[in-house]
Amino acid sequence: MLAELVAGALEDATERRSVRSLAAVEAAAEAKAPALDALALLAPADRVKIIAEVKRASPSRGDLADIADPAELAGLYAAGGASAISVLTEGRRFKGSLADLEAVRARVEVPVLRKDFIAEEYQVLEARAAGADLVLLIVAALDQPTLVRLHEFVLSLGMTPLVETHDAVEVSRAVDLGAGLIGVNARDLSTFELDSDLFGRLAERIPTGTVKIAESAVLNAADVAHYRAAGADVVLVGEALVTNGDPVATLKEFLSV
Ligand SMILES: O=C(O)c1ccccc1NCC(=O)[C@H](O)[C@H](O)COP(=O)(O)O
Repeated sequence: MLAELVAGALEDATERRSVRSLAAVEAAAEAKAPALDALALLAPADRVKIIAEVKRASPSRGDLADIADPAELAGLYAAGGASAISVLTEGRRFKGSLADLEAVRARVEVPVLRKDFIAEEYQVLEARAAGADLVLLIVAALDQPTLVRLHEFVLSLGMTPLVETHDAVEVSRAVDLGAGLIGVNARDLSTFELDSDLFGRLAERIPTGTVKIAESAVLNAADVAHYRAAGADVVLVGEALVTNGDPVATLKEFLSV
């Protein structure tokens, strides 16, 4: 499944590149206001922080929410206290787009993450041109030389890479990069199985000073508390926020743990 998602994302990027050249997207990225310092804004604090995700659908859950106005939803997330907004821009299975990200960027003042299956520089440039401050790099989707190259490239554009892992070997690959933000996704991206204890088992392998992010499998405040007790600085939440009906109240509850 992960290989299929990456291949699809690359095919779609190639299609977009035939309309908007690498040079054009480079120029658009250069013309953007500098990226926000997401590393500083997500730094460990005496309370948990939340990255709130704009998520219409997913391979594991199908359609989740009919989000007609992603910017409005992101505005509610920011009002509810989210420290950053994640926008799923993959179109085939998540029903997202770069236009969603651009709309969100125009509405909120907190950092915005491009959450997609990034495997080449063009996609990183697109993220910056759309106003993203953070870009997701999934360790399982990239060999180490490509991961190192893309990590450097994201940094060279002034953005922050969020390096996502799912096992001990991937965490050590992320640590070798010197990643400032390391995520542990409870969801196996190939089987969709969820393991909310995985973060706790891997957190001690992430060096002190690195921002530790627990991703997926948060349905209620107890799940946030579980991740916080296991050492999460930040929790990334999608489904619960788009299905609970009142994202502001849900975020306030999640942030009160
Ligand atoms: O969500 C999926 O089904 C999925 C499947 C394959 C690759 C990625 C997938 N999701 C991306 C994410 O990592 C989540 O959207 C994110 O961590 C939020 O998860 P949740 O709070 O469980 O919706």
